[in-house]
Amino acid sequence: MAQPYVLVLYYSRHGKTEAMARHIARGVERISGMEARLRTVPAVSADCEASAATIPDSGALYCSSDDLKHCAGLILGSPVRFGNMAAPLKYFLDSTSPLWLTGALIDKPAGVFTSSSSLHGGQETTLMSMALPLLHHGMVFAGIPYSEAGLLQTQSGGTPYGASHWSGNNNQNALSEAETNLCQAQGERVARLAEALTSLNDGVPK
Ligand SMILES: Cc1cc2nc3c(=O)[nH]c(=O)nc-3n(C[C@H](O)[C@H](O)[C@H](O)COP(=O)(O)O)c2cc1C
Repeated sequence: MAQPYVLVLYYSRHGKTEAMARHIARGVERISGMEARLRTVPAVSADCEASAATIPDSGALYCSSDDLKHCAGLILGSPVRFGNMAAPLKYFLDSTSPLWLTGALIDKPAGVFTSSSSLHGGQETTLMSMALPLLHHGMVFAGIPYSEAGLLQTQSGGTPYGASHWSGNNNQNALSEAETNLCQAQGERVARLAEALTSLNDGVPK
């Protein structure tokens, strides 16, 4: 049987959300037997003639429908864009109707994470905007519980809705210790839930 994996799917233009994704993947792989699969999505263009290469120049591969279909859990990340998720991620999610029609993601755990340049510039609304389609897919939404000390200690990002990072005006801020710990804790939590729900869902047709 193929090794179960948590899909860490993100869009990142300046590398901040990507840096978070790598810490989340580390957290996932703290759970023995669970793999983290990092995937991204291509940029979208208003130019209808434009097309991106099928394989990105560097970094994570583009996510396929099968990557999503067969995941044991999903953690979705986007920079804040006017208080909402970035268009490339929304564009990808809008292509997932076939998975919705077959209920492929029902009862799988899911979490969300984000990065923004201003501290009160829409992290929580962005996190919730990403939660909505996951709930429509029937996923089991998991945030970060307050048993994680970083939630009370953080002077920057970190929310009970999902991990977040305050990148600063010019994306000059490095991930703080609390932000990093919360990313890893979120990855570990979703992986633990994925393991538990996989055995619960075994044999349930999708
Ligand atoms: C079109 C656009 C809209 C943005 N809107 C917001 C916003 O509403 N609030 C905010 O704090 N930052 C906003 N930002 C800044 C990004 O969220 C921030 O730079 C983020 O850390 C970038 O993440 P990345 O490095 O993964 O691309 C916006 C950036 C762009 C390009």
